Amino acid sequence: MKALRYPIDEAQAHLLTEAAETGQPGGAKIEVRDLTKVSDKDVRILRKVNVDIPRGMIMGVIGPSGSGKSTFLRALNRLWEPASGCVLLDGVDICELDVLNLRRKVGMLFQLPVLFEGTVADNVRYGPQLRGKKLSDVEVYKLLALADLDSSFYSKSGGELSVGQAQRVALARTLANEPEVLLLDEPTSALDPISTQNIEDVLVKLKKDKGMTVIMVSHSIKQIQRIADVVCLLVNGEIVEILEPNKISEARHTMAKTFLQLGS
Ligand SMILES: Nc1ncnc2c1ncn2[C@@H]1O[C@H](COP(=O)(O)OP(=O)(O)OP(=O)(O)O)[C@@H](O)[C@H]1O
Repeated sequence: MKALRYPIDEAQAHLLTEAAETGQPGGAKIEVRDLTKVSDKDVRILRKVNVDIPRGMIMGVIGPSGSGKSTFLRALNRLWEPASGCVLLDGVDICELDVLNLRRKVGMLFQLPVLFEGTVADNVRYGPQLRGKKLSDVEVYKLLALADLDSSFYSKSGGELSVGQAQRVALARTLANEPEVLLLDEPTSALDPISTQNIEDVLVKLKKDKGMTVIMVSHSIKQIQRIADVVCLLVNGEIVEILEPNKISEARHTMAKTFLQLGS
C-alpha cells in the first residue's frame, strides 16, 4: 500500500490511500504540501494545508464561509501563485509547468458561467482553437452530449440559455481542453434542482467513464454526500477532517461539528 505523506491521522490517511488505490493505479493525482496563503494585510487565509487528492475520484470540499475553500481550489491551477513545491500534479511541481498547459490539464468551473460572444459551438471550440485545432461538428456534438446538452444547442447564443444550460456549455467548453482534473467552485449554487442534478450526473459520469479527478467546493452537504468519494473539511484555513461522505456526522472537530449540524 502506497504511504501517503502528511496524514491528518492514521484513519484518514487510510481512507485517502484506499480512495487513491481504487481508482487508476498511481496514487494521488494532486499532492498539496504545506500550502499557505497570507493576505496583503497579513491575515492567514490558508495554514499549511496538506492533502493528497486521489486520482479518478470526486473530492468534496466543505466548510464555513470564509474558511478558505475557494482560495485552496484556486491554488491548484495557479489562479494565485503557490510557493514552489506546494502543489504537485502527477508528482510534478505545478509552478514548473507552463501555466496555460496547467490550466488545460486542470480545468475550472465557477459558480456563475460566463460565456463568450458567439454561439455555443464557438464557445466549445474556443480552447482547442487557441492551440490551432479546429473541432469538427461531430466533436462539438460529442462534447455537448458529454455535458448533457443535445445538438439543438449548437448554434444558440449565450443569451438564449438558462443559467443551468449556460453552466453545462461552460462545462463542455472546459471539457474541450481534455482536462485530467476539474476544479468546481460551487458550480450548482445558482441552479435549480433539475439543472443541479444534470451537472451532478455529468460529473459522476466523467469520473466513471474518463477517470476524471474532480475537486468540488460546495455549500451543500447533501450534494457532497450524493456524489463525493471523500470529503475534506476546511475550517479557518486548515483541513481539520477528511471523511467518507456517509461518515460526515462522525466529524470530531468542534467547529466542523457545529457547521455540519447546522448545514444538514
Ligand atoms: N486576495 C485576497 N486578499 C485578501 N483576502 C482574501 C483574498 N482572497 C480571499 N480572502 C479572504 O480569505 C478568506 C477565505 O476566502 P475564501 O473565498 O477562500 O473562502 P470560502 O471558504 O471559499 O468562502 P465562501 O464559502 O464564503 O465562498 C476570507 O476571509 C476572504 O475575505
